[in-house]
Amino acid sequence: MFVYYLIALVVILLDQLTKWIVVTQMELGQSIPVIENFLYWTSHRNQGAAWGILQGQMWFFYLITVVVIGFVIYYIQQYGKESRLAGTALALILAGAIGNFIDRIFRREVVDFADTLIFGYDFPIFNVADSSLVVGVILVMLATIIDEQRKKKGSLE
Ligand SMILES: CCC[C@@H]1OC(=O)[C@@H](C)C[C@H](C)CCCCC(=O)CCC[C@@H](CC)/C=C/C=C(\COC)CC[C@@H](O)[C@@H](O)C[C@H](O)CNC1=O
Repeated sequence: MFVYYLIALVVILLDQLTKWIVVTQMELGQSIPVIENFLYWTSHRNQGAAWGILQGQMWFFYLITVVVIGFVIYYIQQYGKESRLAGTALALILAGAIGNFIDRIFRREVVDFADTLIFGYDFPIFNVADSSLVVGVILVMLATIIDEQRKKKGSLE
């Protein structure tokens, strides 16, 4: 069980380290090509959620984030033992939520830097915490599907 909180801690440290580098080593708006026409490291800030929705609604974000963290910890305790995939997925969501929560509390905005052109030209700039959230959500869906299949197979046997 403890291993999931360790995973979350490592992702949070990576998230905060990358954000610290962006804040201390780059000017706002500065963009460094990592892979030309594909991936740029751009210093960006967002006072909202994905796609900049709900700009400045910090109390709403605090509320949602605390609820997300509460649910995730509850489900890690519930399913962490029986499913490593579910536990890891939940740990990634926990890390992402906490990573952006730290920014929202101390900076009152979220630091973003991952600027890609693969998803079409207007894909918003994101950060390690967002990626961890998105991967975690996808893995939770995967773990649920696998669990359903296992239950179905079990009931047929
Ligand atoms: C990823 C959730 C966003 C993250 O939610 C959080 O913090 C959680 C813990 C708290 C939110 C207040 C609640 C979730 C709102 C739901 C939401 O937003 C719909 C998400 C759809 C998702 C499909 C799964 C798309 C993905 C998009 C992006 C991520 O691409 C990898 C672009 C990220 C850029 O707009 C970047 O500027 C965002 C900035 O970093 C602040 N980040 C947040 O608000």
